[in-house]
Amino acid sequence: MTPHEPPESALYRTLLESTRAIPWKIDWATATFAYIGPQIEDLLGWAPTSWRTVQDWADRMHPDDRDRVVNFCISQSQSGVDHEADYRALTTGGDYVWIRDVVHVVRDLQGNVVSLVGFMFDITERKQNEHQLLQLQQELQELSFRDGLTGVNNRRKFDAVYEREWQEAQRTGEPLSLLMFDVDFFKSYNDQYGHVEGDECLRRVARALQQAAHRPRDCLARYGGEEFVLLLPGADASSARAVAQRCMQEVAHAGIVHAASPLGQQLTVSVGMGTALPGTQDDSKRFLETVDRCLYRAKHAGRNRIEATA
Ligand SMILES: Nc1nc2c(ncn2[C@@H]2O[C@H](COP(=O)(O)OP(=O)(O)OP(=O)(O)O)[C@@H](O)[C@H]2O)c(=O)[nH]1
Repeated sequence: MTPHEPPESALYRTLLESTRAIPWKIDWATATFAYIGPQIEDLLGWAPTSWRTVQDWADRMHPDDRDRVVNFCISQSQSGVDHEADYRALTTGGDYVWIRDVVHVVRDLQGNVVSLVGFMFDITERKQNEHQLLQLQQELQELSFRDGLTGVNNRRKFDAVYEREWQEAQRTGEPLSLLMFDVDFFKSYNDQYGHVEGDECLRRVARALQQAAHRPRDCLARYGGEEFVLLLPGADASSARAVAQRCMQEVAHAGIVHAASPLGQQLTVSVGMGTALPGTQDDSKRFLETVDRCLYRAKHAGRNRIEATA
């Protein structure tokens, strides 16, 4: 108790200064701190006496938060509206602590703002949890678009990217090429080496195809069991053919032995290929079917080859 402090005032002070929330008061006319709880020193390291003006408060805020928070708090206070703001406050050690400031605007009988009183809460832990949750959500979303076996995009992701790129090609008038791959004689590969080796084989094929796709917008996906697709936005027929040839070379370089293949000792793939210049009336599904028919032709013409749309 300070010398002339009445007992209940001392009680309030004890209550205020023993909470984890940090109380403060700002005199509106002078924009100076009339009071800040001593707990602030434990949290941020700055002594209560060093909190003199509103500028001290703003200066000890993360630069990325400062304008947003200061402008918001000033405009809310001017309008006499109670408010809350989250921001990172600087510690004397140079770190930042997430604070939630809960502000009550005190007005006189005429409605003029007299002072601001509030509490600062340390919400660092909550923010860290939020951040972790957000990261987890992103990882989950990322996983939901990946094929579990090979790690490349899955069919769901491909469908979404394909529709988006189709519309983009319609808008820009750029070509859109599509390659479809099917592993040759894969059933006999499984029969010969077993499903575990078969799975490993699909992973190696996926890696090989991925190596042949160089541009950032190229999208490789596992389309079905032993089928892959590679979408090549912006690629015309001749660049698509070059990529298709590179894919076959990469698969050959992977050197996957397939002793039972009637085509030799190595695993091969068949490729269907198409290039579209999608007009507004054109149908994306029809183009997929056309390329799928090319793949079918490649299979029936003997496999280990590329067949393209006319
Ligand atoms: N190991 C493994 N095998 C798979 C997977 N998905 C599909 N398959 C197998 O892939 C084989 C595909 O066989 P088919 O469609 O008859 O074709 P193929 O033997 O490759 O013959 P062609 O395509 O005509 O050259 C089937 O035996 C499927 O069981 C998978 O995830 N792992």
